[in-house]
Amino acid sequence: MADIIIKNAYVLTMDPDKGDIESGVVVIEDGIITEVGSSTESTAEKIIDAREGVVMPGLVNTHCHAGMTLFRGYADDMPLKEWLEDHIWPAEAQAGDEDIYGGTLVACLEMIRSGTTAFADMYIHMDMVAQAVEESGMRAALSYGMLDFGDTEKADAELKKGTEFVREWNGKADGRITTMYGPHAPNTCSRDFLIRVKEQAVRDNAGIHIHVLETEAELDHMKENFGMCSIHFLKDIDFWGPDVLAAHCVWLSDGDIRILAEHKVNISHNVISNMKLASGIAPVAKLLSAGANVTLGTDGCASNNNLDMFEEMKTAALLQKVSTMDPTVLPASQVLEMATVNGAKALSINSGMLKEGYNADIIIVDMKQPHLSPAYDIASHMVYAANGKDVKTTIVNGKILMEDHEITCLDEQSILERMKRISKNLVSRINS
Ligand SMILES: N[C@@H](CCSC[C@H]1O[C@@H](n2cnc3c(=O)[nH]cnc32)[C@H](O)[C@@H]1O)C(=O)O
Ligand SMILES: [Zn+2]
Repeated sequence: MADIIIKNAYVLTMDPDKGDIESGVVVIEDGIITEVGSSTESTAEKIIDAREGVVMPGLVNTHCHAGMTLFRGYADDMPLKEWLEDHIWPAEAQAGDEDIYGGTLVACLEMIRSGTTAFADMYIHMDMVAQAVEESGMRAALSYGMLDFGDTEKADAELKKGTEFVREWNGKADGRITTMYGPHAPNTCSRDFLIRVKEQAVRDNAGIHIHVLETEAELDHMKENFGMCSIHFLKDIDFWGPDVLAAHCVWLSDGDIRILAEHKVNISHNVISNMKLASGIAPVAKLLSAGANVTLGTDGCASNNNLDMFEEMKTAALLQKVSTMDPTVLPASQVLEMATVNGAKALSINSGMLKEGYNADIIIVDMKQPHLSPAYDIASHMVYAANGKDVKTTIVNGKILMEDHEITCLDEQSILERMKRISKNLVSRINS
């Protein structure tokens, strides 16, 4: 007896061996997809009739600071350096466990509602982030964000905290939580610190999540201090590999692109954050044609300002077309891969496809709506017409977290009430 059968759906499998199934079924048992096809002999505890719906893999957000929902709209319309140093960092210094716990729960609600089933996070108070993820039912690759600014005492303290977190939480929440090392960026972490982090990550068989070349200022800083850009600098210390998830990668030369592709680095393209902070336009079309694993991320809510991965997909497709003056780059099918298959690969999770043996991380999109009619090409609609509000059901690890737009895993009202209270108190502490 299976747990759930989803039937009468248009099944967007993202599996090259199976393609799309006009009217199909997906069978789920013990958190795993056991059947994908046009019919099944199985029976199940629960049947979901997904008539007029698209069933597809949940979206994977490969770069986030989930707790930054606390700072949504807190500091807009300024460049990264001012934003981070004059507003965000002083504000974060006032944030406590309860603030980050509450902010992360709001982020989980927002992601579940908009079809994200897994995300990669790099933040602070990570025990609270992990606790919120455990309660939400979501899947996440979590890292404590570390920076030392060349201060060896801070380096030791940060690496200790990062290591404790990696070892404490990896595999928790029924395997939904994995952990990574999170050195903030090449211009905020010293060379020695980055070498130590890489050694520790190899020792723990853990991935590394890092910001790279988001701004031209970082490129200038690295050239002035090391006579080379971040990509060559990190290559020099044997940093690169398929265990690395590099967010942004905006200011790249063609040689940098080749290095990233050759070392099978996972890249998280954060198009809306890059546009909002006027950081630049990442050479995504070139990275993809060089064979790099390019994925999509939202960054935090203070530089987006939401976590809607459907918006991220559409914006990524459109910006590359206009910036290259080539409407054929980043076709819908490729952008969908970035947000599912590629994202799952970057986080080393067995999701991103509706395929037997894969995690049952699945969303159902309601197609019975004017802006999704008619439905000639489903992939096109998912990228160019749909948005996060069209997701009506979200399943992670075979558990229904939202059904027909009703959140079933968390008490949404109390989470939103808590956010009102903690954000008010936080801002008054910041301003006192
Ligand atoms: N342990 C560190 C905290 C690092 S967490 C990750 C950091 O990345 C910051 N962050 C958020 N968005 C961005 C971005 O777009 N670029 C660079 N840093 C960001 C975020 O505000 C947070 O301070 C410390 O002592 O400050
Ligand atoms: Zn970031």
